[in-house]
Amino acid sequence: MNSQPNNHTTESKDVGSSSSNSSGNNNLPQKKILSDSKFQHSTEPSGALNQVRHRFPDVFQQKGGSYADLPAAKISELMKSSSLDNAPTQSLLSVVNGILEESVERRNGEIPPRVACLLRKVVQEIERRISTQQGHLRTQNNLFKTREEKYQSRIRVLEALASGTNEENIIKEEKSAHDSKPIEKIVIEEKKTKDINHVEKTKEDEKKKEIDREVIRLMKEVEDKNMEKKEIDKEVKRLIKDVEEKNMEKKEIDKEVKRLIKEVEEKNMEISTFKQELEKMKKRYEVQCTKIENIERKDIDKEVEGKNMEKREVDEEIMRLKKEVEEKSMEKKEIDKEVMRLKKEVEEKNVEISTMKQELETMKNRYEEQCSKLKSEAEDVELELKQKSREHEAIMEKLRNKVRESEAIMESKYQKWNMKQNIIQKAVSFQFSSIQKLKLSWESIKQDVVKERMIYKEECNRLGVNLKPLVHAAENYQTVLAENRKLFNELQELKGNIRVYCRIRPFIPGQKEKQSIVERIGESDLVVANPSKQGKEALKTFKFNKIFGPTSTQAEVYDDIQDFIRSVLDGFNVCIFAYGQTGSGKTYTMSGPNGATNESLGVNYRALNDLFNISSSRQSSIVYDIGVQIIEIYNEQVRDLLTTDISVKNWDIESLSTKWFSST
Ligand SMILES: Nc1ncnc2c1ncn2[C@@H]1O[C@H](COP(=O)(O)OP(=O)(O)OP(=O)(O)O)[C@@H](O)[C@H]1O
Repeated sequence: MNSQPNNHTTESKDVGSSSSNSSGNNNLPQKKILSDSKFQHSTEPSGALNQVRHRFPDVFQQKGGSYADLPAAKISELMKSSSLDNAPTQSLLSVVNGILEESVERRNGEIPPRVACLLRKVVQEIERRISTQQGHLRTQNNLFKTREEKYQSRIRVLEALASGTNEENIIKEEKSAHDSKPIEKIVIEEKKTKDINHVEKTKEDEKKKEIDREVIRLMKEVEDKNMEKKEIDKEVKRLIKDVEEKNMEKKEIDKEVKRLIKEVEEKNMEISTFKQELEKMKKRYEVQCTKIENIERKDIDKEVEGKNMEKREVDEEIMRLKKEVEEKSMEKKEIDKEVMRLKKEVEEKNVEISTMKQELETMKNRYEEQCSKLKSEAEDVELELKQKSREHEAIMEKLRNKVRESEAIMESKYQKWNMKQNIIQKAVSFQFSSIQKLKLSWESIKQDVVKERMIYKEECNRLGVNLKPLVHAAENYQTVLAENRKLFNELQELKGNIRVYCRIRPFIPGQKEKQSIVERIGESDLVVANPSKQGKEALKTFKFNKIFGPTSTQAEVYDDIQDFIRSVLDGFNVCIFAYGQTGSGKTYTMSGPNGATNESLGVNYRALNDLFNISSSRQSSIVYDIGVQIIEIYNEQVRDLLTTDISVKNWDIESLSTKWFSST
């Protein structure tokens, strides 16, 4: 029993390998078709295959539906040939079904070894097909993945195309940004842009068509995939139906086994009742025997004969009954034996059924797992395909929108260009007319200019005539000026080369008001009272060129000095200095107070202003060099406040007078 299935396993492997070889060396699509045909109960089998497929039902019918009666040679021939490999799965399942039914119903669970080998072979073939199907599903899954990658690469290409259209649009927009160009250039550029736009439009149309074609192809592929998926679903449903049928059969077998057990129990009950009846008859017979012994002898003699007759009859009856009992006991033993055998068989069958149940259960589980896996994979693939198609549609929609947008932009640009062209044409015509006008006005201006030039010439001639006395006068101007200067300075000398002015400052705000010693302020004399002396000596009169009272302004003081500044520029030496005790107002008069305004500026600033003003007014005739020197005289020490040379910083009074007067 053990060696046979092993041999058959080897054979089945050979058959499996030969089938895979016959299905075309690693040619995937051919393999797929062959394996599919096995599971799909092919409706159009080809010649040899068709013959092989019909062998199973033929064998079954020839032997009146009994696999057990098949000759060993035929079974081994079946197993050796490639008929198992080429038979449809439904036939293989029906063979398994038939063998199981036969063993349960007709042979009481007994399966002949040959049929068992056939059964194992068929089951192995079914298992092999399931594993092949699993492999195919994996290959299909890989195919789906490769296709998905292909789709993704196509999507990327489409996206690149879409982004390309965007960039082109951007470039077009950039191009359209150059508006301020000469008119001719603009017209040429416009033509060029139109041509480029036309070419780009045709390119875009081609791209659009290509994308449409691509989308249609992708849709077709998706439809094909859906069809394939539907076929797989059908196959899965069919397999589920098969499994359900097998389950039903198994349930029926269980029912049959239960019925057989019930029958055996009924037989046992019958045997026990028969035993009880036999016991009762034995007891009755013993009672009769005792009765016969107790009857009187008289009656015995009389009745002996009758009784003997009866006894003989009874003996005969007993013998018969004994015989019957023996027969019954023999029968019982046989029944017992039969019951034992049946029990044993039932147990064996139960074990077999339980193993088969387990096998079926595992097969069912595996099958269900595969089914669920296939379902989930198919659902995933469907979802992915749906997702892809949605994405494709979205991308297409986007592309369409972009194309529409770019068309709208192009249209608006075209309209703008047209408007600009019109405006430019109008501007050009307007400029032409204005140029014409300008030409005319230029002609008239030209004539005017010629006229003006003539007039100007005449004027120039007239001016030349008029200028002659003026030139003569200008020639005498310098002599007149020199005479004037001389007269002015002579006047100054007459006024006095050395002039002494007196200025009386007012009381400083916040200073305690005291009695002034100035008794009287005149034009040029001043009376000062000396309270410590009496009489004539109490009042003393001082004379000056002019006296400025406490209410006098800076401008009034400078007004008397201003003429000396003009003398400086005429080449005379002038010295202005202030003299007085501390706090008498020297700095105020010469420079002005801190933060001085135009009104409160002192003599120095005003003199410098005049120097520069007069020199600039005379610059056409005289060039002046103006220098500044600031010195400090303190304790008969003279210090140059502007020089950085330490060696010449300190002078004595003598060197000061030499330097001062030599430089001036
Ligand atoms: N004419 C004036 N009107 C109003 N204020 C004056 C006038 N003269 C002098 N002062 C004020 O008197 C004060 C003393 O004047 P200033 O400093 O000019 O005296 P000074 O003779 O230069 O003194 P020092 O010899 O100490 O330098 C100052 O506050 C100055 O503003």
